[in-house]
This record gives sequence, structure tokens and C-alpha cells, in this order.
Amino acid sequence: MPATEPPNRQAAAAAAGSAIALTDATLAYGDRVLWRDLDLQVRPGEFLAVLGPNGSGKTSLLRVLLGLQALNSGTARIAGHAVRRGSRDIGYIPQQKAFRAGSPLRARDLVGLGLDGHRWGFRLSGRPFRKRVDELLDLVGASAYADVPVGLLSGGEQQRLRAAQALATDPKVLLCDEPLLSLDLHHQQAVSSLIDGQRRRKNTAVVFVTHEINPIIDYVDRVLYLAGGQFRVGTPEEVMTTAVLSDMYGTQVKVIRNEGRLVVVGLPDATTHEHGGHEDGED
Ligand SMILES: Nc1ncnc2c1ncn2[C@@H]1O[C@H](COP(=O)(O)OP(=O)(O)OP(=O)(O)O)[C@@H](O)[C@H]1O
Repeated sequence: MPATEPPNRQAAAAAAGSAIALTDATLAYGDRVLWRDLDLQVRPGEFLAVLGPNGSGKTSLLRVLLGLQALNSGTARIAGHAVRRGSRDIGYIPQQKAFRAGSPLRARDLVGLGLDGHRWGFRLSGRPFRKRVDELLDLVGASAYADVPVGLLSGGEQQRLRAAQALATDPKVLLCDEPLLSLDLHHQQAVSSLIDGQRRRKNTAVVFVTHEINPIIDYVDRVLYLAGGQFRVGTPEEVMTTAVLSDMYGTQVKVIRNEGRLVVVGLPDATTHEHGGHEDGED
């Protein structure tokens, strides 16, 4: 056996046990390259946060993993298989959109769709189906409004149902697109600790797109930061630094750690993102 394996063999070996494996992945719309030659392996049970400014390609990354968006080059695999639509290996919490006020769908119907909405695989019916829906409603603390039409529920209540729906098949990979948006602090904590509990109990790999890392900083293993057509992958301490982010944005930004919070100031689009951190002082 050679002392050092060729890079493609190393990549193949790393990809083999991964829940998610992107290899040399490039995504562009016309001339606009969102990311190029992205190599990323996410382990079973790992919690990956995806950060970056508006339009940097975070949702597009999820669409690639969902089999809804083709790469320009490279490969994307979930649990060892090429990505495809409708995979039972994936649970997906989409960006929040309120349900129509007049929707006749009840909370339990929405959760049930997570069990029988897939085109392939086994289906539960009758009593086992109802039992599993009840378990899922209980898991997200939604039993009290199980029979209420979803259009009458608050944004936070609806979001908990989406989480239950996404977890219905105990997926190997959970993709979350800003699942905390418009939730109050209490429900942010409830939904993020629910997701953390799932990956610990079931070894689910989590990809969590967010603008705000503070509510999940205790759970995050690694960050994928997308900006200016570039990407960085590493622990929050490795990626969320003045040097790394200034380099990515091509302008001086500052990462300030203060009382356990991490604030990024001077971003080009004049937004200020707050991110969680561990120590005081500029980094
Ligand atoms: N099908 C498409 N065709 C052309 N351009 C697209 C398509 N889908 C997305 N885009 C563009 O690609 C860029 C990245 O979009 P994407 O939704 O992935 O960004 P994002 O990082 O999730 O942004 P946000 O934080 O605003 O949600 C945007 O400028 C968007 O307009």
C-alpha cells in the first residue's frame, strides 16, 4: 500500500462512511459561480451550520442535496447514493411560509404526510400510522393542537409541526432551511434542541442553514461559510475569525467576541450578524 494515498482515493474513502459527501462540487447560474470545487463530508450525527450573506447559495446547496438542482460539475451523495428526489434518507424543514388560514389540513394530517408522502418505501397504515403520528406530535410538544387546522396555528406551532414531519421517517440526513426564522426565543430553543436530540438519539446528520448561529452554537460541530463565491469549512473557532471573514468578503470585517457572543461588524451589505462565541475580545 502506498505511504500516501492519492487525493481522489482519500476523497473516496472519506465519502464512503459519510452521511453527505460533496466532491469537487461546483454550482453556477449562468456566469455567476456560487461555489466551486466544494469538498464536504458530513458524518452521521454531525451538526453542520451553513452561514453566509443573502444570495451566497445556502438554499441552493440544500436543493442540490434534495436532488432538485443539478451541479455543474462534481458529485453529491447521500448515505452512499447519488442524490435523488423523494429520498426517504432525507428529512427537510423548508423555509417558513405560513399556511393558508382556510386550510382544512389538521396538525396531525401534516405530520402524517411525512410518513406517507414519500413515493418509495414502506407505508404505515391504520393503528401503527396513528400511533407514530401521535409519537411525533408528542416529540415536538404539539399533542394539544393535534386536531386544529394548521392555518389557525401560530408561526412557532406550525414550525414545530414541520420539524415533526421532517423527522417522521427517522432520516439519515436532516436538512433545515432557516428553521428558527420568526420564532420567539423559547421556540427557537425548543426547535433547535429537538433537532440536536434527534441527531444524538438517531445519529442523524444535520445541515442547518441560518443567519444567526447563537441559538445553536452549543450544538454546532462545524460551519460551512459561503461568501463572495468562496467557502470555508471548519469549527466555529476556525472559521468565524476576523482574518478568515475579511479574506472571504474581500474587505475588512471584524469578529468581536463579547460575553460569549460573537458579533461580525463591517459586512459589505451593511448588515450586522451576531454569532455565538466562547471568549471575550477580538478574534
Ligand atoms: N434557478 C435559479 N436560476 C438562476 N438564479 C438562481 C436560481 N436559484 C437561485 N438563484 C440565485 O442564486 C443566488 C443564491 O440563491 P440562494 O437562494 O441559494 O441563496 P441563499 O444564500 O439561500 O440566500 P438567502 O440568505 O437570501 O436565503 C441568488 O442570487 C439567487 O437569485
